[in-house]
Amino acid sequence: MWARELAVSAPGKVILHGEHAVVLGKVALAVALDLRTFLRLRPGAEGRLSVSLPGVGVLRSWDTPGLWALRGRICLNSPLLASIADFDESKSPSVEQLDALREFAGIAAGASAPESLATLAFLYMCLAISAKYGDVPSVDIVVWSELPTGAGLGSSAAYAVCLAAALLMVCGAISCPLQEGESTARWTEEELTLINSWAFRGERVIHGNPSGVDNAVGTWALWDSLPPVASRVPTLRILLTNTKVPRSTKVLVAGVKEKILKFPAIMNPVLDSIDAISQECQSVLEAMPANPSPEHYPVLEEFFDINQHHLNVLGVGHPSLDRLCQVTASHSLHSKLTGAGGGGCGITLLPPDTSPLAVEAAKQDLCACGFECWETKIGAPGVTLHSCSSLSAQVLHALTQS
Ligand SMILES: Nc1ncnc2c1ncn2[C@@H]1O[C@H](COP(=O)(O)OP(=O)(O)OP(=O)(O)O)[C@@H](O)[C@H]1O
Ligand SMILES: C[C@@](O)(CCO)CC(=O)[O-]
Ligand SMILES: [Mg+2]
Repeated sequence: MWARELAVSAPGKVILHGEHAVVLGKVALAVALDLRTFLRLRPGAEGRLSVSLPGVGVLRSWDTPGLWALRGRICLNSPLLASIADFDESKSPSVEQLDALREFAGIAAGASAPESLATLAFLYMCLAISAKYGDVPSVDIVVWSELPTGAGLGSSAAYAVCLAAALLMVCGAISCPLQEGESTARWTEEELTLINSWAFRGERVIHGNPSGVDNAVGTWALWDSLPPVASRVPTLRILLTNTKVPRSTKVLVAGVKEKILKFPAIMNPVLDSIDAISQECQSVLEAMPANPSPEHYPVLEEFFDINQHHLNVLGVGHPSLDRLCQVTASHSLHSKLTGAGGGGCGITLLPPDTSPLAVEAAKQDLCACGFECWETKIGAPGVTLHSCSSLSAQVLHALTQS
């Protein structure tokens, strides 16, 4: 039985360099964004598990005996499916497991709509975590996000990190670190490692073949291979633009893989060059003083331009992103896509000597294209547990209306 009402949040991310290449083991520069996904957890009706995902239009509720019976059937009927009980965090969700869950939830085979993937990831994590750590108690879960869904800012990972933390906590696999009277708390390093590994499995349901960079940023706030950079990155000013062109990370990652298999001699050098950009960019950021002056920026701007061309070569560009780059170039600003590309978001570097008028004019031109843009603060805490009373009125309202 779960008796408390609490909230969990996790940040989205911005990738400066290394998207797609990181799936193939190259370096990525990624940092947390001050836009978050929030999950509210509260005791539910006895014997029921409910989930509301207003961002993707999901409102579902299941009898827990039915869910545990499904878990038993999956485990007993097929040796292929036995691994859901004999659980190991490093294993992928199997095709058979996902098919059984789809059938149970009434999701058509091959359905890749946001609501189908979000429901599938929820059911998968719920059953797999409960198989390993004990039944998920009767709770109502609501997940709402400040992040645009499917726009390159790590919304899938923030969702998976919140689910992993909440489900592991209600099953007793990790502690509930928030003492009465406290507003926020974080888990221990060991618990964060467990949250991250389960979030990665959730990402696999949504993405197919994720690198793990997005869920690591959602958990720890930095991509842990690059701790020195994160302390410097907050000094960069970035304009974030959402082209609002929908796309799927899963499809784009699969497309890049296909291209590399088709033209390895042509594509592998491109990936090596992206890797070199990430590493050179890291060196430049490390060499910058705490308050960088304008002369440090031209090289960062060139890296944006070169990488944007490379990402086009990988096949993850889009006319809307070309437009974004052209519009900002007309204001002498440099941009690249961020995340999986194919639409979604782009980032524009704002050197310290950029006049507020130029930023305002660029924003107006971008909005005139139908895009949405805002200046971002890069750098935010990783997965966090909150008392509901400490949430802002806007977040609380969004979580209680659902
Ligand atoms: N707030 C949310 N509630 C429920 N599901 C969500 C939410 N946000 C994202 N998702 C799930 O994540 C999917 C989008 O993931 P996808 O990886 O394609 O985009 P992204 O994570 O926003 O971008 P990127 O991976 O490039 O950073 C949606 O289809 C949905 O299944
Ligand atoms: C495109 C990609 O590199 C970043 C998506 O945010 C995919 C991944 O790392 O899993
Ligand atoms: Mg994603």
